[in-house]
This record gives sequence, structure tokens and C-alpha cells, in this order.
Amino acid sequence: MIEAKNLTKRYGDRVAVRDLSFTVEPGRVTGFLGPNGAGKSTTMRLILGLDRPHQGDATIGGKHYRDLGQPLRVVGALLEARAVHTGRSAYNHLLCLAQTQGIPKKRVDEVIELVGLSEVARKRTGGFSLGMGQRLGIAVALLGDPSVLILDEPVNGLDPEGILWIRNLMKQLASEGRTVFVSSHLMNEMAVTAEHLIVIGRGQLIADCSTEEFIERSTKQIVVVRSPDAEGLVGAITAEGGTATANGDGMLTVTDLDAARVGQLAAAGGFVLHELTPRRGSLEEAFMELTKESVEYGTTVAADGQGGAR
Ligand SMILES: Nc1ncnc2c1ncn2[C@@H]1O[C@H](COP(=O)(O)OP(=O)(O)OP(=O)(O)O)[C@@H](O)[C@H]1O
Repeated sequence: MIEAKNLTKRYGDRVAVRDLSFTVEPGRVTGFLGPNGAGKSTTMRLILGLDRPHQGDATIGGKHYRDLGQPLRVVGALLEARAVHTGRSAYNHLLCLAQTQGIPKKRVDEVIELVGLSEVARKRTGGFSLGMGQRLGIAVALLGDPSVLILDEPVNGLDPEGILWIRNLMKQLASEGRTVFVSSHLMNEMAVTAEHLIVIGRGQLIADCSTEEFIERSTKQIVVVRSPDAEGLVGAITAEGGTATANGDGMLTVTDLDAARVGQLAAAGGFVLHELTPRRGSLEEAFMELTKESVEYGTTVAADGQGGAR
């Protein structure tokens, strides 16, 4: 388990993380979300002992990172900035790390196989693509077979096949009882990967709840209806206190009434229905809604993806 207690970190007079507390539980993937500059990388660095907090405390399994005897065996990390000796092969890079931590040589072969780098393992990492580098970073994180994984933007640079691979890998690692803490900007990806979310904005906690609850809390349920009698149905919906927006071709988007009630109104009025679909908002919409006060830079982007200058 990862525990952050009242963490505060300043850079000059800029507060990167402010009085931040949360725990990351084992056995599930926990997504770490926040707009650019929210403090995600800083928080991860504090947990990994790469930076010291001005206040508060971050521990892994009750211990500070610096007090872990063989840290790679407890926690594996992938941070955004990769430091790999580019003249060295992936195999040698992993072997060196393994030797410093008393990890057997055969584990190096295992992780190379696991991340799909077998064919290029003896090649210099200097020629690696972004995706290959990312896979090597994940191999490093997994080297000590750790019970805790901290991954900062692990899908960066991966192609769709790679993204699917890392999604399944994270789920698998969590199902083995490990703690998986992962930051990402890809909301659709997090929606299908993370069971639990910790969301921060301007260094402060915005939400710590299940992904489902996060979406439910911040988006409206809508009902999509298609009917050849759309006009009549709009009247019935409006009279009942609902709001119906016509989208042409008999399509309606209904808010403030649930699908069951819309179905009852259609039956009572004798309106034929060709479609009746309840739809929940997306994680992206929920994220935009909840973090709109905390966005730091440049433009505001509406939930429909249409950006507008501030
Ligand atoms: N070494 C540093 N020196 C000065 N300021 C820093 C440093 N590291 C981070 N910051 C500032 O602290 C704040 C939080 O940055 P951080 O990188 O932790 O955010 P983030 O959520 O990881 O952002 P992103 O999603 O863009 O990676 C930002 O305002 C950033 O400019």
C-alpha cells in the first residue's frame, strides 16, 4: 500500500503539491489524474524519495523509500524522464540493475520476454523507438517482481497494440494482488483500466473514489431516443418535466427523465420507439467538469473536444 499524508512540496514560491493525503490499495489499478501541472509527477517523485516534501510524509508498505533494503524488489517505477545509457543494450542495462539488487540473471530474460523486447534485447538502446524505450522502462519496473508499481504515463509512445498490452498487463498485475498506481492523460484508456481514481488539481485532492462513482458524480445521465413520432414524444417528455433536444431523423437526446419513464410515456401516448438507450457521460467529460477550476495553462477544452482560447 502507498500512503501519502499531508504532502506539501514547493518549488520557490510555487506550491506544486498542497496538503495532499491518500492511500493506494493493493489488488486494483488506481489511476492518478489531473490537468497538466497538477502535481502528479511531483507526488510520484515524493513517494519514490527522489524529492523531499516540505511537509507531510509518503510511505510504501509503511516505510520510506530510502529505508527499503532492496527497493526494486518492493517497488517498480516508470517515470517520465528515462535515464538509459544509450550505448548499452537493453539486456546489459537490465543485467546491471539486476546485479546491483541481487536479482537472478534468469529474471532479466523473463522480463525481456514479458515486455516483448526479445528480438532487440542485444541492440543498443540508443536506436530504440519511443515505444521500445517505454517497454524497456516497464521491464526495469518489473525486474524485481515488486508488489508495488508506480507508472507515470506508461502508454506514452505506445501504438494501439502496445496500449492494449499495457492495459492487460496492469490489470493482471493488480489481480495478482499488487498495488498499481498509474498516471495518464488518456481518459478513455483510464476508464477501461483503472477501477479506482485519485484526481488532483493544482496540487490538491479533487476526488478519491471508484471510476464509476467519479463518472456518476459529475456527469448527467442522458437517454437517446429514436422515434418516427418524435414531435409528439417531445411534447409528452416536456410535460413530464424532462428536456428533449431534437437531433434530426427522429433522434432525441433526453435529460432529467430516466429511460424507463421515457418508455412509459411513449407507451401511454402510443408513440412508436425505434431506440431507447440510457447513456452515462464519459470519464473525459467527468474529468473536464471536475477539474475545470484547476486547469493551469492555455486553453479550456470543452467536453466535446472543441477548444477555445482563454
Ligand atoms: N523541478 C521543478 N522546479 C520548479 N517547478 C517545478 C519542478 N517540478 C515541477 N514543478 C512545478 O510544479 C507543478 C507540478 O508539476 P508536475 O510535473 O508535478 O505536474 P504534473 O501533474 O505531473 O503535470 P503533467 O501532467 O504536465 O506532467 C507545476 O507547476 C510545475 O511547473
